[in-house]
Amino acid sequence: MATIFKRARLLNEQGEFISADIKIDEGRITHIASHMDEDDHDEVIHVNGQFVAPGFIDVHVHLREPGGEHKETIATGTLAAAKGGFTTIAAMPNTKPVPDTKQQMEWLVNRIRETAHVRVLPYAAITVRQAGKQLVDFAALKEAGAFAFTDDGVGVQSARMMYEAMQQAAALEMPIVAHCEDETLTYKGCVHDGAFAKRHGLSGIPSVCEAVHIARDVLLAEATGCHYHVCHISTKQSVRIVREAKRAGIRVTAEVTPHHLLLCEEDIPSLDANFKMNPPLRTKEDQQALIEGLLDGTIDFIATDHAPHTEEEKSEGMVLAPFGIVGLETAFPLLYTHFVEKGVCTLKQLVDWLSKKPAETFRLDGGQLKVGAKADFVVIDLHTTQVVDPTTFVSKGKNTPFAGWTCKGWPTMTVVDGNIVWQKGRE
Ligand SMILES: NC(=O)N[C@@H](CC(=O)O)C(=O)O
Ligand SMILES: [Zn+2]
Ligand SMILES: [Zn+2]
Repeated sequence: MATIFKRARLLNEQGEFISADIKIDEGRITHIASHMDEDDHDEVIHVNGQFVAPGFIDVHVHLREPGGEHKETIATGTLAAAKGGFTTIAAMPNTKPVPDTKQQMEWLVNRIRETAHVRVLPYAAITVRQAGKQLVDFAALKEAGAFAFTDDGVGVQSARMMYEAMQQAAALEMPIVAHCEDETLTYKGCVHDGAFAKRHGLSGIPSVCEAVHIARDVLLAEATGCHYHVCHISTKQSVRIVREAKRAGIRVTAEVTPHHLLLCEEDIPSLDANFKMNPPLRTKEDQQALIEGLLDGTIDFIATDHAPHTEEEKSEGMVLAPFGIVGLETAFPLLYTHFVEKGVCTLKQLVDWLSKKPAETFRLDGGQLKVGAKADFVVIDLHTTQVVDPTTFVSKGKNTPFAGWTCKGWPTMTVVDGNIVWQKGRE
């Protein structure tokens, strides 16, 4: 049986709104036209002029399962993804245990199949237990279903380890995705080494802690031909290095988070650990450089780095609380309201950074709303205003610095493979 989504508003290639009906059958989009007559046996869903975008793709999500189920599970994290309009997410490997063997990856793939509400691409670790000492079996993990390799949560400290990881990944045509943090330069900091740290007598993480890893790694990527992807880029020096590396023809890509685009250290109101994440919120100048880098294509797309922690853990204060904030349920409304509505970027750019661009970067089948594509999309109400309220999150993590922000652009329905996986009012 086919389903017709009636009276959708879509963006065309030029970024203009068009009205269309969307027909889907057996999980694929089979027809898009300005008006479609329905057969008696078609199911009809009225979208009533709401915006319909390709399902969002987030390649940086912490689902915490196995081992951290008190913070999040594959079920709760993927429901949060669906509620945020994400139809594909990639799961970070800093779990207990780490997916660093074929057996562990097979367990994870199976657990995803049984419990996930959206598509989940599992990352494998680069090093055994993410301990940085011994490389994983890259071929076996690819074979078992790994999407790419990363030690996110920690940086790969040894240049030799990273060099050999890139050689192996390149031979398998797999990307290396990097959390860039030189542990000799963290100074046990909990925030950026800047004005906020100074004012509160806290030790700070300097910008070079990130940038020196990126500088090292683009040279290793050049030497090995590996596709090297930078996680959660946060400093202006990092943006400059990526820009120059791209100019030199090196296969480097980068992502930036909504929080690094929308906030800087000046916005931290108090010693509230909901403003503590790794990398930390940097300076206004860094924030501006990230926006410019995204606009000029140096930074390829947006990823949330959804990192749920419990309220108990987050109430331990700025020094002791774990790093990380949630992001799946607020990414689009925040960026729509504060970037699109304020003219920083267009709706087409924002949608591309959340769908087409990550798909292109990682050669995924998806990220576009067109005939023949998988029926993965999100229906969004661009007009109704709602305040960010963590108590309404379906994620177990309520740790957001955006509580109380007023936004438009809330998803109302998310479709994966032609199936409604989340719908407003039917939670
Ligand atoms: N970003 C964070 O602050 N925390 C992440 C780890 C990470 O992404 O490096 C986490 O797992 O909690
Ligand atoms: Zn990280
Ligand atoms: Zn992360």
